[in-house]
Amino acid sequence: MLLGLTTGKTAEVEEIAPDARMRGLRFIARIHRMRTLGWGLGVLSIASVLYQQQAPLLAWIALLVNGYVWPHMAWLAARRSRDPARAELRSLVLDSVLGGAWIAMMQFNLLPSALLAVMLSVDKIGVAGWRFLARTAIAQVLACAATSALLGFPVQLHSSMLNIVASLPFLFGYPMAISTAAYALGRRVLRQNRMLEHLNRIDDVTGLFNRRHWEEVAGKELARCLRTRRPAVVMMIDVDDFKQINDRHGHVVGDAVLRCVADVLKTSLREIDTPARYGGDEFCVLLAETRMDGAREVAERLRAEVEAIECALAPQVRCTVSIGLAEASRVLVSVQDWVNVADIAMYQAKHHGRNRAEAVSAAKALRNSSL
Ligand SMILES: Nc1nc2c(ncn2[C@@H]2O[C@H](COP(=O)(O)OP(=O)(O)OP(=O)(O)O)[C@@H](O)[C@H]2O)c(=O)[nH]1
Repeated sequence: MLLGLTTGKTAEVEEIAPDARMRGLRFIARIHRMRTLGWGLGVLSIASVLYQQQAPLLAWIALLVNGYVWPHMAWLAARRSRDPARAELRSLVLDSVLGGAWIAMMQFNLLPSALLAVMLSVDKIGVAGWRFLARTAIAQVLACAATSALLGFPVQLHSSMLNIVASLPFLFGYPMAISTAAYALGRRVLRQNRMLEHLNRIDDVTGLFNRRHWEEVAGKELARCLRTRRPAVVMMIDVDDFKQINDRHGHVVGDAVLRCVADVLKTSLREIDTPARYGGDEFCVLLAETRMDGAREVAERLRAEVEAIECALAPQVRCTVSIGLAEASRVLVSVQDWVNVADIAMYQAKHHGRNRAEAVSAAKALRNSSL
């Protein structure tokens, strides 16, 4: 009697997170808690029937072992197994076998039997879906039929007031526990989805936003600028001769240099500006509420700070950047246009000797090219 509800999204999250065995055990620990609770409460219900039947001592011992020892044995078996998930599935099948046997032992006493059957089914669906339920149902029915045959097929469907009262803790306690577990799991999935969404927007080398997220932000900003006539500037920043840094010092140092440039962007810009890694050795920055004069000052400051970088991993490496600037303008139709104009300015800076910033007006760039 247990619940280990899972969903497709959780499974996905579990897939990508590290240390699968630990996570598997944590999941099985939740199942263990529910099994302990389910059998613990279910014992009362079954005991009320055994009491009425004046069952032999052996049946009482079997019930106590099943109710209070078996859940811990199943947990131990999962923890000691090399494949805890497989061990847990075996325990779930055994749960069904035991449940089937108890239903026959209770001579199909309606309320306790129905409770046991429903709860065991809920567990299976929650843990591994309908197909698994179908497989375990066969084991449950076979165990039930075999036990009933051993006892001579006795049937006593009537549930007394004692059976009803003894079933109440199970009837209320177990669904409450299921709801609590489902709620906690739902919240966890929500948290993990938010985290995934955040990670999807981050470049893993530099920790800056990635191009996809930046283009979304820049698209909204361009629309806002065109609507309100507020100023904004896009800055494209390319590391000069970065290929040589890679070739001379290796990609690990190359990555470290990219991180150093990213750190300059993270620390030197205002909160309302959005820096990102555009791709390769190219960065982009959206300078909100900024005119070209202000953007030139920011670009010059960034250029000087990058030139002064002393990368801890490779203090001897020096790097510079070429920066292109483009102000938002009515002639720009899309973010791609805006980036293209800033790119033209950046290549102009490269052409004029690198380690400098240049600006190009969108109207002029569009006139001179086929953007
Ligand atoms: N270390 C590292 N290198 C990268 C990464 N992404 C792209 N590169 C390398 O960055 C280099 C970019 O070189 P280019 O932009 O073509 O040329 P450049 O040497 O920077 O020369 P200019 O741009 O003309 O100054 C290429 O060698 C890419 O392989 C990365 O994530 N890490």
